Amino acid sequence: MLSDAQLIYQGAEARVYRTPFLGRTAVVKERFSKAYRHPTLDHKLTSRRVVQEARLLQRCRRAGVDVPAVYYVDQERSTIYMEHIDATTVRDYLRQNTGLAADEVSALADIIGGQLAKMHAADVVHGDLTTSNMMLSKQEPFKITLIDFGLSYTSTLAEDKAVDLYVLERAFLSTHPNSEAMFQRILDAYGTASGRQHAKQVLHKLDEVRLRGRKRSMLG
Ligand SMILES: Nc1ncnc2c1ncn2[C@@H]1O[C@H](COP(=O)(O)OP(=O)(O)OP(=O)(O)O)[C@@H](O)[C@H]1O
Repeated sequence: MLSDAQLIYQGAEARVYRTPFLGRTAVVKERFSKAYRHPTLDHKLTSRRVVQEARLLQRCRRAGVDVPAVYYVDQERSTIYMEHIDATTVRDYLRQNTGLAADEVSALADIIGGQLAKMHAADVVHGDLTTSNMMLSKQEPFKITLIDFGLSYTSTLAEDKAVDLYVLERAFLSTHPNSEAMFQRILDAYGTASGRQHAKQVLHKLDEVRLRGRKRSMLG
């Protein structure tokens, strides 16, 4: 790793550094090997995933979704260099500001719903939607940047997009108590921002996915 890189995150599958890069601050996300896999196979799978993540970031960006710009992909080292987003996570922001004014909550929900609608309209399914994977820049107006496309894929299916929203719903309600109204506002914004038949189908599917989830938890 570059000598003046600063480790900001160490996960089970990736390390994230902050580093100067061509006169800017960049984030370097490096995927590392899994010890149990054959080294050659592992390198192939890891570098394929890195390329996939970078492609999906670019696809989102082209569709007008706020995501970090990709600067450089080093396939050999399974590393992506991307724009550093200088912001707090939506998770921390909501946890630290429990008494937010209703209009601020609505504004945030509208932006989140709008971003998710754009992402799904581009047929990108995030795969790990949580409030930790949304960065909030508290400049006026608010800006939400979606990060961590490591589990993302493309799909045209309303079902896949509905599951994406369901994952967020579960994460949202368990991380942020009494956030039902905010989550509903996110869905409303998603529906209006998409403004397409497809968004209606996704929201309809979401009801089915919820029902399945409830049945599953009843059965234990
Ligand atoms: N572009 C960025 N700008 C600022 N911070 C970032 C950026 N990308 C990642 N981070 C920080 O690094 C952390 C981990 O990044 P990320 O979520 O992409 O990794 P991960 O969860 O290990 O990924 P994966 O789920 O793909 O294995 C984030 O929670 C965030 O704090």
